[in-house]
Amino acid sequence: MTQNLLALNWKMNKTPAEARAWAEELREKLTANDTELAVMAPAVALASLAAHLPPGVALGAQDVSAHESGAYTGETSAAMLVDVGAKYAVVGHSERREYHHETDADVAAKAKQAQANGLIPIVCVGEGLNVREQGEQVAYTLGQLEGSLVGVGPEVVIAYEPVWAIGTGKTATADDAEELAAAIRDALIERYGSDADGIRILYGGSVKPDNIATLCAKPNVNGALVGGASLKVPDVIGMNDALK
Ligand SMILES: O=C(CO)COP(=O)(O)O
Repeated sequence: MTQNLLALNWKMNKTPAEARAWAEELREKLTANDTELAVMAPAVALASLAAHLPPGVALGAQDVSAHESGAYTGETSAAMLVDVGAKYAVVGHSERREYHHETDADVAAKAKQAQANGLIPIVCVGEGLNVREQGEQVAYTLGQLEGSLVGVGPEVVIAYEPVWAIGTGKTATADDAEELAAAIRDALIERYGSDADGIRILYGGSVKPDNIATLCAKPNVNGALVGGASLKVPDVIGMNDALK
């Protein structure tokens, strides 16, 4: 069976000092289980987390440059993230697509660069409210997926995050999440053949301790990408325990 991944996306929250306090509280309270836990932290907090996270908890970044190195002011390279201990990098989050105008081609370039340096990209896709209201969510999301995986190998995680469910308290039903996760799985099988079986597909959008188990019980949902509920350790423990 595929191991669930509980990926915590802090977004632009927590200073390095706050990250350290969170990691120390997690270390006190976490009981490890079969779920893989990973923290997607602001780049400046990664070193502090690497030193203080409980053993076995993975680190990730929220973005990565599409370039190897050089004159790209403000960007962080995949090699830098690996050096500080990151295993994952989120790419193509809807907030990057919206506020930084990232295209599917940009997302694919970042995912390729991550893989070239041994980082596992978590590629985010998902439709907005208009698309959902028109019933076009499958075609739209698969189109985004295809464009975001050009040249990208199977060492990847996919996060289905319907934009209308992010930070709104509106969670997709487990059946909605499974509809898209199953469609994504079929597209991955077409692209990667049997290598697609082990690719984890996460659901994201208002995931909390009281809804995570139902969402992740679906056959093609292999974990969650969590924003708001990732900031407080008791919520993280609640979600991790719910996946036991
Ligand atoms: O965007 C998300 C995770 O990447 C979801 O955020 P929320 O869990 O706050 O809805």
